[in-house]
Amino acid sequence: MLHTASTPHERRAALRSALASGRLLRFPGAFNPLSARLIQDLGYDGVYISGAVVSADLALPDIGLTTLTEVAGRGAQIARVTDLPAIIDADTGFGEPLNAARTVQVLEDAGLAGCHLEDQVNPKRCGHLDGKSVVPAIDMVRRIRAAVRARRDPDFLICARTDARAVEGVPGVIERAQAYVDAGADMVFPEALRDAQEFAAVRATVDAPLLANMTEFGKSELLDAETLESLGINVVIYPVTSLRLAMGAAEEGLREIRATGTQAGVLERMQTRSRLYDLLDYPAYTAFDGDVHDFTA
Ligand SMILES: C[C@](O)(C(=O)O)[C@H](CC(=O)O)C(=O)O
Ligand SMILES: [Mg+2]
Repeated sequence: MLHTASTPHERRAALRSALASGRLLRFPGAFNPLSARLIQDLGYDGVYISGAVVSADLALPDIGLTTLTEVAGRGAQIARVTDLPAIIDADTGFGEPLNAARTVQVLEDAGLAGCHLEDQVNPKRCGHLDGKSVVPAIDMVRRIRAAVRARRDPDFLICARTDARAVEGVPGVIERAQAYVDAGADMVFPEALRDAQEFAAVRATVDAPLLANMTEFGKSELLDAETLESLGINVVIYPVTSLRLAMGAAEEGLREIRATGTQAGVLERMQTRSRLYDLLDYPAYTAFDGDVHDFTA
């Protein structure tokens, strides 16, 4: 009720040991705190907080318009309602290496388990858009070093994302990934690889946990969990999936209500009041004070 049972440090330590297990950890994107509760209830390993979703939620494109304050604010709202570790998208770190250092501390304070920083130029853009540019590898190495030095909890996970696939091909991804691991990154996120062969090539040469981004309608083939695990991938994110599902269902239902003048035909597809109350943990509030909150269906 009201808060998590675990501390941020405990969630970070749990993520570290889960990563060491070698099994594939599944992190769907949570588009708000309530959806994070759903992800936890369904037995996933963690929640991902997507920059694309934070932007889309504000009806903005994912082109580096959101601020650290907005991103960290959403991260804090989500991290305080789930006992799953939450990994957040910190884009380019919001500026120079010193900004990346501050970003890491703000995200630690927000209760997150880790973040990823990417090697795109500022302003960044969605990794599945065309026309991306990356900074020289040495600039990203400085970004990572600053981030690693800034963290106060050694278990806060710093993941280096490289967007080099579109610019320098797989060899560029591999070279950069190795440099970022040497700079202290705990995990590597090779963005927008095309297929399983490309993931295998990166896996064979990079000595760190790997994150795969299975975002829909993008440049990567959608590989299933079994395939990703057999490739030796450690974390898979489904960053925008729950938002796409929710928005798809909302649009369909709202169209039908607009056309028919009633919700009668869409009730079956809705989350019920009791399922919502269950996720919100109404029973715990009722137990705390039955006079204030009670509900019988
Ligand atoms: C992972 C990502 O950075 C995100 O913000 O969720 C996006 C996802 C997407 O746009 O589908 C990305 O750049 O891949
Ligand atoms: Mg992003």
